[in-house]
Order: sequence, then C-alpha cells, then structure tokens
Amino acid sequence: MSYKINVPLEMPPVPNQKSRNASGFGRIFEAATDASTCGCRCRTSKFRQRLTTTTILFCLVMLVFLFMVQTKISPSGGLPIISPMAYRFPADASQLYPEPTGSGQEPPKSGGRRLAGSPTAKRKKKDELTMTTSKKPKLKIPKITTEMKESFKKLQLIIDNRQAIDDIPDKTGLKRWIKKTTSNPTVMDLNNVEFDGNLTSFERFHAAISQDELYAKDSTLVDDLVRDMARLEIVRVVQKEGGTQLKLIIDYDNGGQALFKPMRFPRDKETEPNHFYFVDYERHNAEIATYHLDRLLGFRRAPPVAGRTLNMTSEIYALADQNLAKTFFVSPAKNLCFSGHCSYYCDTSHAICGHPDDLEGSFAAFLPSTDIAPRTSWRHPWRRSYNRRRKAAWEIDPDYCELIKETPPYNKGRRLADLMDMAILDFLTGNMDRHHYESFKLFGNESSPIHLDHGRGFGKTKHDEMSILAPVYQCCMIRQSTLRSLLSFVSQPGGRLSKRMRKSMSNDAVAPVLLDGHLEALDRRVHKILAVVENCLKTKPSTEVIIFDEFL
Ligand SMILES: Nc1ncnc2c1ncn2[C@@H]1O[C@H](COP(=O)(O)OP(=O)(O)OP(=O)(O)O)[C@@H](O)[C@H]1O
Ligand SMILES: [Mn+2]
Repeated sequence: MSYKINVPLEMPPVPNQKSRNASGFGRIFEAATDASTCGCRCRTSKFRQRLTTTTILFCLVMLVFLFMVQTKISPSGGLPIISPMAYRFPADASQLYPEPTGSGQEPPKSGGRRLAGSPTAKRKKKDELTMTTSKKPKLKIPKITTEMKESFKKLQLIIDNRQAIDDIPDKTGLKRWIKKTTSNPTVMDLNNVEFDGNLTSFERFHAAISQDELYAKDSTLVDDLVRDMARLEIVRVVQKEGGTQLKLIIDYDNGGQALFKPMRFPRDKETEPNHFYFVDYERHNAEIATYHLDRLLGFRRAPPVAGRTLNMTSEIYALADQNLAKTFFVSPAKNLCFSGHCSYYCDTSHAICGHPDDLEGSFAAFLPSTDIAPRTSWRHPWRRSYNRRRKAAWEIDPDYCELIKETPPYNKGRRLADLMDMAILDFLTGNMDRHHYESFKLFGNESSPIHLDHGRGFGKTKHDEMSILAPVYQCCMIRQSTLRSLLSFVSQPGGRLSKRMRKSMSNDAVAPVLLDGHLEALDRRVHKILAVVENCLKTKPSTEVIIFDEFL
C-alpha cells in the first residue's frame, strides 16, 4: 500500500545542498531533521514555524495510519467493495478474495501441466482485513408498523390454532401427516442398498436423501459435507455437458463429486437493467446463498453448496481432461483463462479468468447417480416465456391456477404446495429462471421437488420482482410451515432473515457471500410475501389459504 502525501514545502536555499532534490518522504524527513538541528543556522522565525507545522502534520498522518493498521479498519467497513476496475485489473483485487480459512491444507501441487506464460501458482498472503476480525456493519431494519405487528400476530394465531384441523374439509393432508410419521423412505431404502464400513460425507448425504427432504433438520452431516467440498483435494475436472453456462464436475480424492460454477463478476455487479432474465449471467454466490436460504426456510430441498477459491493452474488446468484443457489461454492481462464448450457463453469473450490464477466458485454436492436414483424433469407451470415479446399463459389468464389445480400432479398430494414454496424461495432471491424442476422418480408424486440451479438469483438489490410470486397470489395458498418460518423472521427477537443468513453464511470460505444490499432486500421481501398472504385472507377462508399438509 503506498500513500502519497503532498505536503507543500518551500525549501529555502541552503548552501552545499547535496541531496535536496529528494521528494515525498525524503523531503519531509530532511525538513524535519533540519527543523530539529538548525538552531542558529535558521534565518527567519517564519521558516522555523513552517517546518514545525510540517513535522507535526507528518506525525499526525503517521499516527492515524498506525491506528488504522492496528485496529484493522478497512475503508469499506469490513466488506470488500469491488469496483469494476478492480475486476478488470484483477491483480489489484486479489486481496479481496481470501483463501479458504482454516483449511489446514496446502493447495495440491501442480500435476505437471502448466501453460506457457501463465501466472505462477504463488499463493497470495491471507488478507488481513477479513470479515472475521472487523466489526460487522449494521443492516438497515425495515419499518414494522403497529398495524403490521397486529396482522403478524393474527397469522401466527391461525397457524398455532391446531383446532384448524377440524375445519379442514379435505383430510388428505392429515392422512399424509400420519403416513409421514411412520414412513419417509430414503433413496437407499427403496434401492435396498446398504453401505458398509466408513462412509464419506458424500455417501452419507446420498444415503439419507428422503422423500420429503435432501437432508434432515439439524443435520450435522451436511456441515461435514460442506467442509469437505471446500477442502478436499481435487483429483479430476471435466466439463458438465448441457445447460447454457459453463460448469465443471469436480472429483475429490475420496470419490465425492461436486458441480462447480465459477465466479463471473464481482459481488457488487447488479443485473444490467436492459438484460432479460434469460440472458443474465449466473452468480456463483447466488448458488451458495440460496442453499443457506432454502435451509433457513426449512425446505432442505437444495443440495448443500460451499464456496472455495481454486488455483486454476494446479486445481483445474493440471487436472482437466484434454477437451477442457484445450480451451485454456493466458489473457493480455496475464491472467489464466478458459472458455470451455457450451451453447451460449463459452467463447473467448465470455471466458472465465483467474486473479491472476485464483478462481472463486460454488461447489454443489452432487446428487446420487441416476442409476441409483433416476430423476424426472418437470416443466414448471409458471415458467416464463423466454421470449422478448411473448407472454406466458399464466401472465394472461387470471384463472390460471384453477387450471393447474386440476392438472396432475398438482390436483392432489403435496406438489402444488411445493410450487408455492419454490415461488417464495425464488421471490426472496429474485430468481426468474425456474423453467423446469426435478424430482426423484423413486418416490413418485409424493417426492418433494429438488431445488437446483439458483445462479440467476441475487442480481438486484433494489428491485423486488412481484411476478415471481404469481403462484402464491394466483392460487392464494401457502404451507403452514412456510408461513411459520416467515413469521419467525419478523417476530422473533434477532430473528431477521438478513441476520440469520449472514450468520449462516459467515463460515463459508468465500464469505461475505452476499453484500448488505442483498441481505436487506431479503427482509423487505419477507414483508411483501406476508402482505400477499394477508391480502388472500381478505377474500378466502384461512383453511383454504393455509395448507396444513404437514405438522412440524
Ligand atoms: N447438484 C447436482 N447434482 C447432480 N446434478 C445436478 C446438480 N445440479 C445440477 N445438476 C444437473 O445439471 C443440470 C444443469 O445444471 P444447472 O441447471 O444448474 O445449470 P445451468 O447451466 O444453469 O442450466 P440451464 O442453462 O439449463 O439453466 C441440471 O438440470 C441438473 O440435471
Ligand atoms: Mn441456469
């Protein structure tokens, strides 16, 4: 770090001036020395006064500087503010992307392959100005009026009132609950697969996937899995086929696999206002954040995702198959880059570049292989048109939900309520890219959907896209457990979603995962969902609006 201090100094002509042409600190130092030693040599008191002032000023600047270093004050208040310039000249931004903390492991040595002219695989010094040591900046709290408080209380009363069960005309939900208490089969139960010996975290994750959720509430295995994805040695890298954007399949040395989505731009880069949702890039941090959000909402339908910074030379290029390795190059800024092969964003102009060869990304735990657990892909009924001019049916037909309610698999069972949950998750993140969703074939229509592909969330901090909530306001439906989670974010002391998200993500290796604007948007959006529910309750009885299809 260099500090340029321009202190205007008028040096009087001194005889035998040998090195008086020094500048900056040199000049100030000489002036200070002169001031303390000149004694009777000084001609005027005015000059002596000026020198003394300069010396005091210099000392003050040094004191402030030392104080800042001591207390680790960063000019951004602890959060890295990455300017687009810093992104274009990544060498300047390298300290903003800290290594995974506390991994206790050296990065694996390069497997021998190195691209001529590529940056050396020197690990950068751990940034001292990390979130862990600096004070957390305060988040803006959304205003809650007395009227809002009253309505939250009313909603809470409705879901707490177990008498409501008696009012339910259709008791299938109740039957489902009874079934759930006795049976929530796992993928491995239905396959009659038994593991023996010590299971890896990846195997334990696969073994425990059940009809209702990918992992259990308060599961510690998921924390192990996230830690392993962020630390284990990588042994092989290939590109994942399909989809619009570049993704890599990462093989770990213990046999586990993860889906890697690389960082494309800095966290403060918002979606271009003129971009349609379908041309927006994916954000690796949105994948990480949505996993945490899905968990906090109590869904547990998104595979665990960890952040990690890779060394592109030793952890991607050296381990890549020929197909992928061919697409690597060194950019004019001397950063290592690759473009991969895919249908839209895989050319030199959309290449993924390191800083200079460090690359941050998201690592999503791979689901069990489709040989063991085949999946069905469903077209989302509220899918957008993916066309600049055409509107989707749900945007035109006000009774669209009535149609869907009669269409299998939404005409019975849990699935329609699942779509409401998905809409709530997507509205909170701002993800408009829910074209399809998948579920495990083994569980039939009783399967919970799997929440995948969240890279297009968290693009706008100031805009709340209400149309993402269309399933909720068109059907006027919400699961009681989801409503309960949302209410806990507004009524429990210290329970604000922004705070809980920040805490949940604080241990991630690439924390802070979300900038404050996105965290604040979450709180604002919770209120907007509750307002939609409240509005529904004005026209429909609570027994129709609030779905009691499970009892937590
Ligand atoms: N954790 C995972 N484990 C196994 N398969 C996965 C996982 N995540 C995603 N997939 C599979 O990879 C496909 C592509 O992933 P994803 O949708 O995240 O990428 P994408 O490039 O954004 O795709 P699209 O352009 O279709 O939106 C998914 O449809 C899914 O079948
Ligand atoms: Mn996608």
